[in-house]
Amino acid sequence: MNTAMGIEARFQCRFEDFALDVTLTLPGTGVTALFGHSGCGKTTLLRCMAGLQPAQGRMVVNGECWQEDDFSLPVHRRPLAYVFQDTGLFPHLSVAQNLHYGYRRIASGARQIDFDQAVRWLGLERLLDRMPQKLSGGERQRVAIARALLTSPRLLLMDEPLSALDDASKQDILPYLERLHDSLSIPVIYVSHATGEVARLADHIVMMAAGKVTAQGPLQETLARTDQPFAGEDDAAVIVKATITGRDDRWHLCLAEFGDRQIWLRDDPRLSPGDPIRLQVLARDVSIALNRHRDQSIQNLLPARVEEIRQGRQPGTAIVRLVSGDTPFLSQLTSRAVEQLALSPGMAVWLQIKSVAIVG
Ligand SMILES: Nc1ncnc2c1ncn2[C@@H]1O[C@H](COP(=O)(O)OP(=O)(O)OP(=O)(O)O)[C@@H](O)[C@H]1O
Repeated sequence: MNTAMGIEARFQCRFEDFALDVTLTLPGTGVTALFGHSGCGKTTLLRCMAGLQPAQGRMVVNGECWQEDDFSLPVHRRPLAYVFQDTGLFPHLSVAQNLHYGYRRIASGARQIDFDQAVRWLGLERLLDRMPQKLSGGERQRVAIARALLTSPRLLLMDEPLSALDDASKQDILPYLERLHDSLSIPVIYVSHATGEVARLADHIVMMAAGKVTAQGPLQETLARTDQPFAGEDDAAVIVKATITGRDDRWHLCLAEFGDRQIWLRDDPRLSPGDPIRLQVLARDVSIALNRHRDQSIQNLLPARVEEIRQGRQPGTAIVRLVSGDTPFLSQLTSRAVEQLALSPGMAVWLQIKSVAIVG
């Protein structure tokens, strides 16, 4: 990757019971999800990037060096914004005043996002005169994100920005984050352990465990790797990028196409033909058949080829990677099923997909 157009981050730091040792090369635009279990070091890594956590290493963002050898830009000189669970707004200032607070400090020639644009992106038009204590949790977080953007950062760090919100508020705010994803030209690093959020927002993913990177790369490809620890977990899933192509009103279903494959989904009135969507297919919802049985209830049967079979994390389990057209899938099976079907790499099979979630 051309470092002028990406992020290079290498950090080492140590606490009493924990050591972080990571090397990352990330794209210079789009959303990178930092994903991993609680305590694996995601926040520590963001703090290193922000210069809040002293660490040995190097940090270069789209050609600008923030840290190298003995040189380290202090926190307040790093042009980044940091949004976390509870990014406190100033309680005595209205929404508009909160937004102006950071905006005013940026010279007008250096502003990359203008006030009205941020207000529009985060849907704050009708909230500008309100005081923070009269906002819902989701609204407060939208204001916090707009305020962060108005400082014209060159990197946006988001540490579980939705984790303090209830499910309904999360669902309300996600479309705004998606819109940001489509409009922002700066890179965003988004920490989450919610697979749905990652599936919906990220282009790129970094998986971490015990202070180390276990896998990194484009989202779709990386999630479908059998050698990353997540593949063996209960919520392991792949992402399929598809387009809505039709609808069956009688059965309340809609049809999505990816490559030359088609898949039926539960109808959603917000979808129209031509809409691009992201589907999340859990590995535990994918089973394998040798023949195309029509006498079973699963609607989605796709021809596929077995690519790889690995032992799962639990004894007696296996993870199978398959490809249908060009799209990879994972299937979690019992080792017994693998043996009974005599599965082996290269074999032509049928994928049975029990359920699919639309995540974006
Ligand atoms: N200042 C500190 N001093 C000592 N140990 C620390 C310090 N900060 C973090 N740790 C430890 O480092 C490890 C990584 O913490 P970190 O907060 O980075 O994890 P995380 O992946 O962000 O977790 P979560 O998802 O729960 O927020 C944890 O074991 C934590 O207890």
